[in-house]
Amino acid sequence: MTYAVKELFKTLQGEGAQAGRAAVFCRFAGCNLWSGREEDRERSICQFCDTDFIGTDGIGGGKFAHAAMLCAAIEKTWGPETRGRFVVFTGGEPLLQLDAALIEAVHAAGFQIAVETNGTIEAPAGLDWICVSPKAGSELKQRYGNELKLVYPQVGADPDQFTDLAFDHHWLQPMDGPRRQENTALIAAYCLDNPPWRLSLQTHKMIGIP
Ligand SMILES: C[S@@+](CC[C@H](N)C(=O)[O-])C[C@H]1O[C@@H](n2cnc3c(N)ncnc32)[C@H](O)[C@@H]1O
Ligand SMILES: Nc1nc2[nH]cc(C(=O)O)c2c(=O)[nH]1
Ligand code: SF4
Ligand SMILES: [Mg+2]
Repeated sequence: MTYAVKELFKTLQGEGAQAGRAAVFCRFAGCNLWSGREEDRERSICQFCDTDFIGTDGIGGGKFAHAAMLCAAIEKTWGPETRGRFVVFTGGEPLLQLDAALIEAVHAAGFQIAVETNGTIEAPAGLDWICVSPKAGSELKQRYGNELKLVYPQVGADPDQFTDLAFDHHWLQPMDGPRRQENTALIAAYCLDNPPWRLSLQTHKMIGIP
């Protein structure tokens, strides 16, 4: 299996319950809910994406012909430190590419494995942390995990629809864009009245790291 990776970099996880933790981010190219092209955004299922996931031309990106090769690049990006090894597979949609061979290889290298997924594809076995971020207009197939992180507001994806799903954490994350500040205030009000839900801020954007 050849993996197409947009970018590979080390930073702090900015969002959700693992926020503040050092991680290698492996951003796979491609998504099933948007082509990634601006001219397609308005007619795509997911219209608010904040990420460039087209191609393999980002920092540390490329095509990796085997799991062992991508794993070696992840290890190199992390560095020699053996404590707290953590890799976040994201994208684009990581579950289009993440497979058992890659999971086995990075586990053998001592990493805990997290995914950031839109939930339209069932997660493979063996992941250590599953973050699902449902998108209005798509079918949610991955209905359990460690955290559910709903970008808010979305017409057609009310928090109510997800409150009872089997996740340890339920987050509302302000939709970034021209209305980010209003969206944040809406979430603050919502969480005050709906205690299962908590506010997730994109802290990496606040401090200017990737
Ligand atoms: C770029 S996505 C990639 C992973 C996967 N495709 C997904 O949607 O979960 C990573 C995270 O960023 C969130 N996100 C994307 N665009 C956003 C925006 N404009 N504002 C806030 N969060 C956003 C997604 O919901 C997801 O939780
Ligand atoms: N620092 C940082 N944290 C993140 N958490 C989820 C991200 C993503 O794009 O999947 C992300 C990201 O792009 N950067
Ligand atoms: S599903 Fe995720 S990667 Fe795909 S367009 Fe939406 S936010 Fe971006
Ligand atoms: Mg991001």
